[in-house]
Amino acid sequence: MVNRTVDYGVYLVTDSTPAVLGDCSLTQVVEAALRGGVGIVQYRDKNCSHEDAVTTARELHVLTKRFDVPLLVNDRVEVAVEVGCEGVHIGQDDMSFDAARRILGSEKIIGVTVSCEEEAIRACEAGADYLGIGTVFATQTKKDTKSIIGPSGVSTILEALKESGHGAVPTVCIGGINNSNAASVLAHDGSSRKSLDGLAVVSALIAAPDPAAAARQLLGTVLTAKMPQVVRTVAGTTPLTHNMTNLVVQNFAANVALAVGASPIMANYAEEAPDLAKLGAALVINMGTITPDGLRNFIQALKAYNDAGRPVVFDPVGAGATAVRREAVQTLLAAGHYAVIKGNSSELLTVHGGPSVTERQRGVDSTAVLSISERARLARDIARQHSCVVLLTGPTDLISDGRRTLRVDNGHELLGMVTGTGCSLGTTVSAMVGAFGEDALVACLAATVLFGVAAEMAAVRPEVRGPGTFVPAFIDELYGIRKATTAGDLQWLSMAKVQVVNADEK
Ligand SMILES: Cc1ncc(COP(=O)(O)OP(=O)(O)O)c(N)n1
Ligand SMILES: Cc1ncsc1CCOP(=O)(O)O
Repeated sequence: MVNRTVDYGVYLVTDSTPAVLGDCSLTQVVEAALRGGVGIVQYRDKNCSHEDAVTTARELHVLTKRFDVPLLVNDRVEVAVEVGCEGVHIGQDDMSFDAARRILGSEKIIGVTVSCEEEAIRACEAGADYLGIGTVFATQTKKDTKSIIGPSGVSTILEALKESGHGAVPTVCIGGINNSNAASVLAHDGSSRKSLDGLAVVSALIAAPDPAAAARQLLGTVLTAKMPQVVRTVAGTTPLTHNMTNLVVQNFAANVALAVGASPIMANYAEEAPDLAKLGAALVINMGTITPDGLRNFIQALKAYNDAGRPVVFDPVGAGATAVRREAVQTLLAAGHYAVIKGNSSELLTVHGGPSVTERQRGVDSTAVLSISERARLARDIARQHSCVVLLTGPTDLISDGRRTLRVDNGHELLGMVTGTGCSLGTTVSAMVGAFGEDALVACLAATVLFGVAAEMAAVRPEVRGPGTFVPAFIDELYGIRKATTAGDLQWLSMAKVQVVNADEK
């Protein structure tokens, strides 16, 4: 079993036949799909010689390594060995799992096709790294499919995996999936059934007129579908959120944490950090009311959480406003690693460094005027610079892990009229990242959309007449969404406005 984090969200399986690829270049199409956010690629060619397969796989491997994405080879274990790529995908009629594992060793990824419960459980028991469940819908791309299982067949297999204790094995489904049916394949009744980790597609990307745009759209659908899982995980595990935060927001942030199902502790004394990290907490470092003593405590706590491998959210409130804050930001960035850095444009311009930062920042409010594309690039660049997820807040929120960049257009202007909403979003992010460590980008997305949708719902309540009446309504809506989600009601999800963006676009 491999020990690497793989993003199975959008899984590209290649096809070099003219019927699917047309007269395009395979490497160019795969590169475009990678730019669109594909997280794993499988080279699948049923017809070419061993030599040609090795040549093409080598070309694809150069590309996938550039994007830090694994490349697998379909069926041909010997090609994978020669190329030294990250693994193989095998079907029920291909080389046995045990033989493939013996040849490849324990570090390589081996995925297995399954079309019924028995095959799925057997593959997990053998040690499959992930399962390709299908065929979901009849498809022109593969004509020799044994069974078309439909979304209900997928559900049956997922249920069986959970029941048999294999709920942690990643799963994708395959067969006839495209942008028009992806959401319905991923949607389920909201029960605690195991969720799919992603969708594997051939023609939806290889034959797309714009593979990058098609990949972005598919990724947006996959990420949106994962949000309820995050909300449910928080509700089901009550993660501890340790807040070293400012004087203004402590009570409000604690109430927001409780509303989303987390357990808040507001503790600014760093000696407590090792114990809290050991208890599985996530830490928020919020610079809102910075003092020399506070800074020392932040650094000590950051180290304790880094040592324990627990996530830290950095909220550099008012980062560029004063020389003291600018220096504190640099000190804190150099002191350790953050899972998430969250801030408005002005704050994140300071985090990023660069010219005229000070002129852009007044108090703790965002005064930086950047276009959406500039903000997307800023978030993406900081994410790469600090190997973290960046949440850049504003009327449109931007979220990036350096590879995938999203915009969220939920929220309401009343959020900006209440002090502490931004800081309590940081608290919520910490709860979500603490509970759903497998993908901090998805955790951040869930927190941001949850906030935005709850605000939209609260703002239209009849009793809400302004910021004062908005606050209790907002907390009630956060609580209501959590309760509805755990009960299987996902209506709020239809209000989510999430799009994957091209951060390279000028
Ligand atoms: C991710 C993924 N899932 C299933 C398959 C199908 O594999 P297989 O059953 O071996 O059929 P062929 O691809 O060999 O025609 C897959 N390739 N990828
Ligand atoms: C390889 C494979 N295995 C089951 S269906 C399939 C082909 C899927 O192709 P498409 O995504 O174009 O339907």
